[in-house]
Amino acid sequence: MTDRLPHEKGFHISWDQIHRDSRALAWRLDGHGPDDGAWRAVVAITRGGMAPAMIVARELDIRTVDTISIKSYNNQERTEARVLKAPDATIMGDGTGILVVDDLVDSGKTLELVRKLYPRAHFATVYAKPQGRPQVDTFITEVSQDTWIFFPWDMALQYVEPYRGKD
Ligand SMILES: O=P(O)(O)OC[C@H]1O[C@H](OP(=O)(O)OP(=O)(O)O)[C@H](O)[C@@H]1O
Ligand code: HPA
Ligand SMILES: [Mg+2]
Repeated sequence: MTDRLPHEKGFHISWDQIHRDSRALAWRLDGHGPDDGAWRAVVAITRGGMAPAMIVARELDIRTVDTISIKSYNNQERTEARVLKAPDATIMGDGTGILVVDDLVDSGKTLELVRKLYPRAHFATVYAKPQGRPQVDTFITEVSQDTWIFFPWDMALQYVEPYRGKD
């Protein structure tokens, strides 16, 4: 399987790690909304943005949460990004005071598409690769472009052979 990976490096994130990093993202965003510093709503980019968005909404006590469904990848292969489901138009407006959350920005194509729809929203991701950085307003950890990030929802605990194996 690993010989099929298009990237040299893998960055494996545990549930604990994404919880900590998403909390750090929330704390960084706290009080930085427009006007009084408050955010009107959190919008998760599905599916990867849903867990971080839930944690951000919980930390910042934001009860209005919606989703925008975008599909950009088939496994590790990038395809044309398209909107499968839009969020509530009355919540969104032009995006002012809306916190759009995703797990990561890679090429930036997903955020570019959402930005076109809601130019005044604030775009936050937990992880960022250099190519996508211009599309994200706030993020926590940067990884190199040739790193593939593995999220806990895509992994399972597995037995591994001891370093000193049978032969
Ligand atoms: O910056 P980009 O190159 O556009 O890539 C980043 C996007 O790709 C992944 O989503 P994906 O489309 O794989 O869907 P998923 O969240 O449902 O897994 C990831 O969760 C981001 O949303
Ligand atoms: O590095 C990545 N990991 C998981 N999903 C992704 N979608 C785009 N890039 C990535
Ligand atoms: Mg996604």
